[in-house]
Amino acid sequence: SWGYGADNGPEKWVTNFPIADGPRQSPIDIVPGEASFDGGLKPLNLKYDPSTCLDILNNGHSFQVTFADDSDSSTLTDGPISGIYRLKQFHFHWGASDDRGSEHTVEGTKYPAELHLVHWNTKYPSFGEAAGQPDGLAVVGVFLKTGDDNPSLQKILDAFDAIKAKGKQTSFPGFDPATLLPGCLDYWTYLGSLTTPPLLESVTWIVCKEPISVSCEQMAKFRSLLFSAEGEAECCMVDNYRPPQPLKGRPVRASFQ
Ligand SMILES: O=C(Nc1cc(S(=O)(=O)[N+](=O)[O-])cc([N+](=O)[O-])c1O)Nc1c(F)c(F)c(F)c(F)c1F
Ligand SMILES: [Zn+2]
Repeated sequence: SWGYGADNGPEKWVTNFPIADGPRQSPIDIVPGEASFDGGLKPLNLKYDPSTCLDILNNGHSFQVTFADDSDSSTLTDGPISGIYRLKQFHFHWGASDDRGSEHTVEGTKYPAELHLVHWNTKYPSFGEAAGQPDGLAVVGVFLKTGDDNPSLQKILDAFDAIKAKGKQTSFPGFDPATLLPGCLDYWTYLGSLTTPPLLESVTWIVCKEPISVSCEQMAKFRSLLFSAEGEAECCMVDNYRPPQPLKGRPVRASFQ
């Protein structure tokens, strides 16, 4: 199935997922000078309840931390969206070295990693339903920049020994994803898609301007995970990012001047 290798990577996805060449694909290269400030954009309102944090899973293309989404305990409201979106999971994309790894880029600048907090619109009955709707999902993207050690990230990395191989999962209670957010929540926003198959064009992207820090040693820990399952030839989980896609005339708005 799909992956990030030469034979099954982003250049090949269009074969099984023709929407890969669609009109609102993600990620994109963000050019701040071409983004238009929109004074009507509200500040992001992220309210997360750590008690909704359930487990951490190696899903074979990243690792994800999954949340109970049967109530409005962990939500995204305001910002560019209307209504209430519930947090479903967060995951990361990263590179084999610090010079690449993010999916969105800023005037061509690649960061070593990018965090995605995936939320779904509660006007639909479930995540799966929402994922098929043009206003179904809202993903908050946060860049990671090498620098100081990140204590909040370290809690996640300390769980990695239990999820090294594809399909491994372990309980991960009480984590507060708000501790992964930058101090300033200025953002760019545009209409796009999932960046992994099924590449559904259902995402309102909200990309924070300010990165969070990660140390080089912590980046090395990301690269200790495996794409492969136990018993298979070991394949390091690195470069699990899709490159920027054509903007095709879409507006990119900024919440800041
Ligand atoms: O749940 C999904 N989560 C997800 C999204 C992205 S993403 O990079 O595309 N993203 O949106 O941030 C990356 C990862 N990841 O772990 O790397 C993910 O696990 N994707 C997804 C799916 F798998 C389906 F089979 C499906 F039917 C559907 F509607 C979906 F939306
Ligand atoms: Zn993602």
